[in-house]
Amino acid sequence: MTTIIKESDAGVTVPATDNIVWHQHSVDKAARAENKQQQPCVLWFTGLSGSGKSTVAGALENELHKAGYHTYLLDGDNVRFGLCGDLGFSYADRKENIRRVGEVAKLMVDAGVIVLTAFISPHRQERELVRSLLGDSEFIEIHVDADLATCEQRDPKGLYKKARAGEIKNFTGIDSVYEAPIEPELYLDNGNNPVSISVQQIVTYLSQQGHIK
Ligand SMILES: Nc1ncnc2c1ncn2[C@@H]1O[C@H](COP(=O)(O)OS(=O)(=O)O)[C@@H](OP(=O)(O)O)[C@H]1O
Ligand SMILES: Nc1ncnc2c1ncn2[C@@H]1O[C@H](COP(=O)(O)OP(=O)(O)O)[C@@H](O)[C@H]1O
Repeated sequence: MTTIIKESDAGVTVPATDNIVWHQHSVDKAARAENKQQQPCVLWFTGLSGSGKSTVAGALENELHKAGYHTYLLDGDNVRFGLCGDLGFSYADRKENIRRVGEVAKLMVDAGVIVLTAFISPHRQERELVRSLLGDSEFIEIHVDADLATCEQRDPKGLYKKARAGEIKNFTGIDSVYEAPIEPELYLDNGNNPVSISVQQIVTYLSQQGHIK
């Protein structure tokens, strides 16, 4: 368990988990999932900027939503306006970004939701940390793959151009590392395939694994 040091009321520094006992409520994850007729999980989209994480996650969410499933999409850009608005792109900040999102996703899974997350999440260690927060088969890592040249050509926000010009530092794929998943639950060749194929691949997996009917 993560030990976070905080100031106690008496001004003494203690681990945040001291003197706190988990309360088991009677309405639990299984009961909530049963109501929703779905098996909650986190669909963790990871890939370079411009690989298509938001596009594929958004199109998938549309499909699931239309079919009546309860979903929520946590998107990197959006989360950085609020929950993670204090964080930048250093290693420590990206790590904290993913940790917070992982904890939020875990709460949403507990609420019975099918969660989609679209974060570059460039480090294996942080993705594995999120996996470890969740139960068996609740964390579905999806590598949205498109090579750097394709992402750079797409460049919908003009960020690669700025990174190449040295106006943005620590840009993933340029002067900051991206560690591709080794054994993701799903691999999407989203540099060559249309979005519809990527979405279909995920829908097929979700129904094979019993997350949706
Ligand atoms: N230095 C640097 N490196 C990478 N990306 C950058 C950077 N600065 C800004 N952006 C924009 O921020 C989006 C990535 O945020 P994430 O929260 O997904 O990043 S991370 O997971 O914490 O690495 C990313 O969005 P996507 O293009 O949707 O991936 C960029 O638009
Ligand atoms: N399979 C695809 N084929 C062609 N273009 C795509 C595909 N997937 C995404 N795109 C386009 O690539 C660009 C980047 O997609 P986006 O979803 O914003 O990527 P990310 O969230 O990974 O940064 C967008 O302009 C989007 O329309």
